[in-house]
Amino acid sequence: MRPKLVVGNWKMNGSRANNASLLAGIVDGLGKGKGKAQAAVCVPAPYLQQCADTLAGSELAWGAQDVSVHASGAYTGEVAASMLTDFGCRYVIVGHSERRAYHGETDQQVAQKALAALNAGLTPIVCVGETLDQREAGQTNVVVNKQLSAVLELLDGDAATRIVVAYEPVWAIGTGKTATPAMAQEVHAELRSQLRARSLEAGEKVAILYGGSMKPDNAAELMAQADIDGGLIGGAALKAADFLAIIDAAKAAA
Ligand SMILES: O=C[C@H](O)COP(=O)(O)O
Repeated sequence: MRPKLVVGNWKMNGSRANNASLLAGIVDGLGKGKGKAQAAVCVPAPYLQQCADTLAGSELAWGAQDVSVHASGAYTGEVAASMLTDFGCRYVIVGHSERRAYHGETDQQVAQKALAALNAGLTPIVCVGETLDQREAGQTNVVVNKQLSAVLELLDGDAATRIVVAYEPVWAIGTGKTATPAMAQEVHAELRSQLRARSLEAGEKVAILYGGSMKPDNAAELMAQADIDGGLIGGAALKAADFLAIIDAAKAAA
C-alpha cells in the first residue's frame, strides 16, 4: 500500500506574518489525531528560508512550485534545483497547468524540469490534466498520457519510480467544480497503467495525487479510490483547519 501524501500548493499567496501562523497551525495539528499521512507545502521561493527555519525537524516537508531546466548560469529570474535543495526542499511542482497556460511550458520543458529536480535529489510533482474542451472532445486520456510520456521518456533506469504525479483537471482548479471520485479514479487508473507499462516498480511505487477543488468535504471520498494516493491542494491549503482536515481524510483512507 502506498503512503498517502497531501501537498499544499500556496501558489502566489502569503506574507511572512501569515505564513508564520499558517505553518504553526499545520505543524501543531499534524501531531494530533490517529493514522499516518505525509504532508508538505510548496511555497513561493522567497519563503523557502522561512520554511527551513520553522519546519526543520517537524513532520511537514516543504518544496517549491517551479524549477529551472538549467543547473546554473545566465538565466535571470530562474531558480536552480540545487538552490532548492540548499533550502531543504524535498519537493518541487513541475508542469502545473498555470505554468503551462501562462508561461507556455511545453511537455518537453516539463520533462526537463522533472529531470533537473531528480538530478538534484528532489522529488518532482509532475502535474498533468486536460482542459474542459479536451474532456468534452473525449481526449482526456490522450492528453494526460502524452504529458506523462514526455517525462517518462526522459528518465533513465529507476528514476521513474522517484516521481510523484498529480492529476489536475484544468476545469476543476479553483472553480469549485471537482471531478467526481469515479471520474478521477478512471484517469488515475489510466496513469497507473502507463506507469506500470514503464516498470512494475513504477506502477507500484509512484503516488498519484488528485488536485482541483479538493476540500474537507470531498477529500475522503476522493482518497478512498484505489489509485488516488493523496491530494495537491490549492485554496484549501491556505487555512490550517481545512488543510488539516484533508490530511485527516488521507490518514483515514491510508
Ligand atoms: O495545485 C493545486 C491545484 O491547482 C488545485 O487548486 P484548488 O485546490 O484551488 O482548486
